[in-house]
Amino acid sequence: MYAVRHCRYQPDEPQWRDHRCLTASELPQSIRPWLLDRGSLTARLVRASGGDFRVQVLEQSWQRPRLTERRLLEMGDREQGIIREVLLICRGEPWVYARSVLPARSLEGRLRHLRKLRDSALGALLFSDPSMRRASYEVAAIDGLSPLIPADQQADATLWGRRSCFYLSGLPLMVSEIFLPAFRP
Ligand SMILES: C=C(O[C@@H]1C=C(C(=O)O)C=C[C@H]1O)C(=O)O
Repeated sequence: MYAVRHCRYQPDEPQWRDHRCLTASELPQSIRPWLLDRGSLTARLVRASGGDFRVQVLEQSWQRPRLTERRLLEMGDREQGIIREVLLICRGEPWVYARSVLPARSLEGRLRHLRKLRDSALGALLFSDPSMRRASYEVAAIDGLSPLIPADQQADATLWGRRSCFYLSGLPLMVSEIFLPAFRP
């Protein structure tokens, strides 16, 4: 892992950079308001799609998160968590691919119910929790043909993504979101 201009990245991952490290010209104006919005993306997509919104769960299973995810969540190299991958479908089109990492140690006590989350939106639970705190965003320009993106969503284009950690009663989890080619707010 390298420290570059106080931002961290790894060769085998997108170059996630703290958004404060990017100049205004580096972040397209069209996507900037969406990438840096501190509110619930779910709620904003519901509004933008006139309520024609649903969560399509692609995968939800216990796995060892990627190295940069473990580092961001301060997880040990052998620690596991629930990896949840979904498509956020608006007006019948996949606008966002989201990957969330819920460390095992965060899924105890009152957050235990997150283990059973199915096609209800994670955001609704996060933003309804009065203890919720959100760290700053890292953003990345991602190759649309990257294997990080589900095969049927890949495209020969540069896609913008963001990720951030949430803390509920101090317990961490992280959410990363990539805006797909069909994204047309
Ligand atoms: C964090 C949020 O939750 C959204 C819903 C997700 C899910 O249901 O898995 C994942 C990422 C988010 O886009 C949000 O609404 O901002």
